[in-house]
Amino acid sequence: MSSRLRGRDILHGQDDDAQSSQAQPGAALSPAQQNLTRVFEQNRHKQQKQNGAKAPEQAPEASTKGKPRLLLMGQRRSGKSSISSVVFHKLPPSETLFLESTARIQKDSMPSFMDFQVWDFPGQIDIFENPTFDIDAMFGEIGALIWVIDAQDDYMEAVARLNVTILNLQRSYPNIKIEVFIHKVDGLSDDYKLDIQRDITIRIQDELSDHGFENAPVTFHLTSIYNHSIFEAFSKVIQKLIPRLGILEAMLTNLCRTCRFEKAYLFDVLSKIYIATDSAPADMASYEICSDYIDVIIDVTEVYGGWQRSPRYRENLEGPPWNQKLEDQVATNWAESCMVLSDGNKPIMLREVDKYLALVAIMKEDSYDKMPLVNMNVEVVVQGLKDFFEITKSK
Ligand SMILES: Nc1nc2c(ncn2[C@@H]2O[C@H](COP(=O)(O)OP(=O)(O)OP(=O)(O)O)[C@@H](O)[C@H]2O)c(=O)[nH]1
Repeated sequence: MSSRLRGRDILHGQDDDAQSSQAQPGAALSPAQQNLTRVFEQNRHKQQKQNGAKAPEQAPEASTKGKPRLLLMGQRRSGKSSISSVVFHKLPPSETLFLESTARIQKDSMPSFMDFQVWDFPGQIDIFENPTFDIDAMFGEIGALIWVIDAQDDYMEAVARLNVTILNLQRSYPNIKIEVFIHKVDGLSDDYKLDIQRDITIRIQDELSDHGFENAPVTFHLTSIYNHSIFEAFSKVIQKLIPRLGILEAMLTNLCRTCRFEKAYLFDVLSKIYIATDSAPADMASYEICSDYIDVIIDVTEVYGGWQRSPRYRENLEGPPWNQKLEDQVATNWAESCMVLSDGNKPIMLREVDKYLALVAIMKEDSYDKMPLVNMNVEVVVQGLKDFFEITKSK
């Protein structure tokens, strides 16, 4: 996957890496940072203790250790490879028609804010029947199992296989999140979609409670690669893997209150999955516009992002009537990463956090007049977000 923001990465991202490798835990941390570190550590120890009995003896490979894993499973032709290609490789949905059937497990490492992996399983494989699979190595790391069901096909067999899988997992790995994507719902009426969802949910929950598992962590999503629902569903899945998500949400909620934003999202730029949002109810329309806006910025960046201004052109820009250095003429020092466009009367603002993340907010009409104040608040939150990921990273 090519990083479309790479031009900007080079401009703004290098320092982050250098800083992170030098950061000393506890050294020169603010009280808030120390507190977050302490709470995070406590939580991690607690989780380790809880998982202690179930944890596999065998240590996972060093290269994959600590990387959450998303396993895509389901029947043949249910749409697993299409989902992975559209969300993580930017394949246009219509081109998934030409994807070949997956013959072996496809493992993709996603360079992202949390470096997760996506494993795409061939539809015909039954991992519990096949003794060559090391189940411990597969499910030992934290992550989620995404089970894809084709809603346009007969789903009885898919549901039966899912039930067997959940029951097997519940016994050994009760903490693995199971996310059921009721997929290809494009073209189905709203009533029919809900009927299918209800039917599948009941079939799975009945089976689980028959076996004594009342509160298994199973969640259902209606998805399609032909609209934003697949990104929305992945956002929800990824959010469950983020430690201390509540802190991120609180930061964004506070930002919305102080800057009078209507909605703020923290996006993983490459996949356009949102990592967190403020506490106001999320609606598809606001997510769609923010996510489309990222595309606009990426396209503009591709054209102008890494563009070096010639000394003469720079002199013109900094000369009369402005008589100011270019950096001082813009709202922030990262002029190319912070732009404001007007949608109707609501400006949208994007601010790059680091090379993977961007903060996108829908502003209210009057908040545009207070741009310097808004920028100042955004700057503080961006710094807070960087600290958050610095502290919670690779622990
Ligand atoms: N209508 C519709 N078709 C979809 C959607 N997602 C995938 N498809 C189609 O479903 C077909 C099968 O998709 P694949 O991604 O190859 O399915 P798979 O689950 O990876 O199949 P195996 O590799 O055989 O296990 C393709 O023709 C896709 O275009 C969707 O959301 N809506």
